[in-house]
Amino acid sequence: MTRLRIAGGRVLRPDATVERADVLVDSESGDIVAVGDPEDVPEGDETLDAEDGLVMPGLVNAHTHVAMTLLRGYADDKELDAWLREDIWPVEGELTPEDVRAGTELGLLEMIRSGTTAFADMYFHEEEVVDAVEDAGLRARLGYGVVTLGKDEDGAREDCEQSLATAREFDGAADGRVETAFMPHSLTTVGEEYLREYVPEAREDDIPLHYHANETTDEVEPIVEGEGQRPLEYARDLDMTDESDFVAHGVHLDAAEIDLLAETGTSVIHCPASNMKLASGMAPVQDLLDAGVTVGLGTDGAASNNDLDVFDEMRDAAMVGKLAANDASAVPAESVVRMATEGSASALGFDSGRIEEGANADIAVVDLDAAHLTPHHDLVSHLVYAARGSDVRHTVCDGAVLMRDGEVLTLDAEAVRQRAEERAAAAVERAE
Ligand SMILES: N[C@@H](CCSC[C@H]1O[C@@H](n2cnc3c(=O)[nH]cnc32)[C@H](O)[C@@H]1O)C(=O)O
Ligand SMILES: [Zn+2]
Repeated sequence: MTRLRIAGGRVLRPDATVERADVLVDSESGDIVAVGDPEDVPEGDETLDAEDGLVMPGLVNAHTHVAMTLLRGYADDKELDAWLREDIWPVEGELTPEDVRAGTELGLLEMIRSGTTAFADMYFHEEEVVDAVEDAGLRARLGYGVVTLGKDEDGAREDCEQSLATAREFDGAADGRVETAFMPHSLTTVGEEYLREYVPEAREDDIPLHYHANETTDEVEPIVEGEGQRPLEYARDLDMTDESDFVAHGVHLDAAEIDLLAETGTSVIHCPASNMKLASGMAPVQDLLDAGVTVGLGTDGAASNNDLDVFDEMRDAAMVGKLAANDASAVPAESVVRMATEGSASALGFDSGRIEEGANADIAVVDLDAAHLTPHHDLVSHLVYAARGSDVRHTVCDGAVLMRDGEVLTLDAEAVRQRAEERAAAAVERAE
């Protein structure tokens, strides 16, 4: 058994307290086996230096489209519908499997560098994402995004079948680090007849669902008018609000929908930067938390953010949460850290997001030895309001070191960046 000892640091515990402790990780099982006073923690075969650092759960980016890193900065300053139709979808139509691989690797590099150890991805050519995740060492829940809008019946069915096939084929890949979901893009871009037909198939195989919901008013209105129901009531009637399901955004929700989410155990992934950038609106995050809804945090794709840094996302969540509630005490730092760790992990069904014996050894060590993190009154406050992804010193996932002292070990950073640059330019040229 190979044991990794994360030594000399302060540790963020599940109750949001910080204590001086060492952490022992079993690199084979991928679990945390001990957390405690350095004298009580057994020796490791290998040591990771956490002195002047905060050992925290790896961040979990619970909603993204990883390969959209290729479209970072390609089209900005537009609202969702026009942005997707006029700019994003035409280029995405040109993306080859090799492009998706290159964009995914760029995204994984960025995630590892900024202390993210797990994520959920909705995209296409998902087999490339599976391979990239396997090699880079992260944990992920992956799925093929279905859009039936604008397709004929054969095309629409093919898309649904593809999503189910992807979910079935790759569940448990990468030594169990990859799990999957059936991913209809949204309640307006996938036709009701297809949801009625294919959701039961996913249920039969215990495949969870992930989709965009209640993101913009433009998306809510047609459902209210067409169905005479709020979008999540419509989703519930379609059996799309199971405890294992998680929806992205949840910006425009009424009180009954918030109750419905709490009662069914459906999780919401809050994406504050994307919601602000696309002017989608302000999600009622404090209301969701008060109702007992599981809330996770996501960056959404890099083209609407424009990075995959979950530290940025935490700050945005706290800021916009207060604005939305018109209350400076709403969405406090501790709630935000929980959202980005345990909340996201539990939405994705991973036993991660806690530095605790028995949990997955998915860990980030943040360097506290920095001007912008001085003094150390409250380290939970620092994680949300002052720290950045570039402060991360080490990243560990499933007991394996993915980044040591700022050097990513599982990807060739230079080659990844160069490939992404070339492939992004060529894809845009083809589309134009
Ligand atoms: N199979 C589909 C692809 C769906 S993947 C998921 C899609 O979500 C899109 N997307 C990215 N961000 C958002 C968002 O904020 N709301 C809705 N869709 C988004 C993204 O561009 C991607 O096309 C097809 O062939 O068109
Ligand atoms: Zn999205």
